[in-house]
Amino acid sequence: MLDALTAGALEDAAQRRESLPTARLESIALATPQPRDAAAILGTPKADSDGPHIIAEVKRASPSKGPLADIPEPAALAARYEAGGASAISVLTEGRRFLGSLEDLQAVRAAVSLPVLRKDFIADEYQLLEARAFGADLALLIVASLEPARLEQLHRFATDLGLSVLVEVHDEREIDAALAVDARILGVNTRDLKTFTMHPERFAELRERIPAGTVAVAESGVREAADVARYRRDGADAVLVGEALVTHGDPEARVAEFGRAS
Ligand SMILES: O=C(O)c1ccccc1NCC(=O)[C@H](O)[C@H](O)COP(=O)(O)O
Repeated sequence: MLDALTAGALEDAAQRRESLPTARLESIALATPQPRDAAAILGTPKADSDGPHIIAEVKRASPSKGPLADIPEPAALAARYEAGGASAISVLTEGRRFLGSLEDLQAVRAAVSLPVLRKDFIADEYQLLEARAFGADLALLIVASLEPARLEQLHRFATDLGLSVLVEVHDEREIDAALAVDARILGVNTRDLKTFTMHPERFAELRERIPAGTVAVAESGVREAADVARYRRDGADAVLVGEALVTHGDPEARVAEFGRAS
C-alpha cells in the first residue's frame, strides 16, 4: 500500500513538473515567507491545559475507510480547528486515495496562523519545494518508504528550505533511522499500513526510545477523548487526529475537548 501510494504521488508530481518546472517552483518557494518553527511550538508545553498539542487534519477520504467527509472548504474547517485550540493543521494533499490537493494546502495556509503540515507520500525534492511554495511549514517523511540515504538527503533538503520535518515511524528500527538524521519531530503512526489495523499500544512501546528534546507525536486511531488522554499519559507531546474530527458535527468543540484530555 505504501509503495503504491508513494509511486502514485511521484507520478502526480512528475506531471505537475511538466507545467511548473523545478527552477520556477524553486523561485516561488524561496519567495514564500519563512516557515514557522513547528518543533519549537509543539515542543513547548501548552500554557492553558495539561493536554497535548492537537494537530488537526483535513482528511476527505482514506484507503482504509473510503470517503469520510466532503470538506468543500478546507480553509473554513482549518479555521474552526484553530478556533478550537489546535496547535497545527495537517493537510492531506495526496489526490488519488485521500482526495486532497496542493490547492487545499494553499487555502488552509491563507486561513490560519498555525504551522501547517503537508501530509503526503514524499520521496522527491520537487515535492518538498511544492510544500514550501504552497505555504507549508512542515512536511512529512515516512521512514518506511525511504532508504536511509534518501531519508537523510530529503531531511537535509527540507531543513535547508526552512521546513520542519515530521519523521514518521512504525517500529524500533525506524526510530533508529529517524534519530540518525537528527529528527526534531518524530511521529509514531499506530496504523499498520499493510493491514490497516490499529495498534495504539505501539506508541507507549516506542516512546521510551524517543530522546528528551525530540517532539513525540502520536498519530492515528483517535476516536474519543479517552484515546487522546491515553497517548498523553504515554508521553505524547502532540496527537495527530483526522477521522474523528472530520466526521464530527462540531470540529471546533471536538478539538477543544481533545486538547484538554490528559
Ligand atoms: O488513513 C489511512 O487509511 C491511511 C492509509 C495508508 C497510509 C496512510 C493513511 N493515513 C494517513 C495518516 O497518517 C492519518 O490520516 C493520520 O494519522 C490521522 O489518522 P486518523 O485520526 O486515524 O484519521
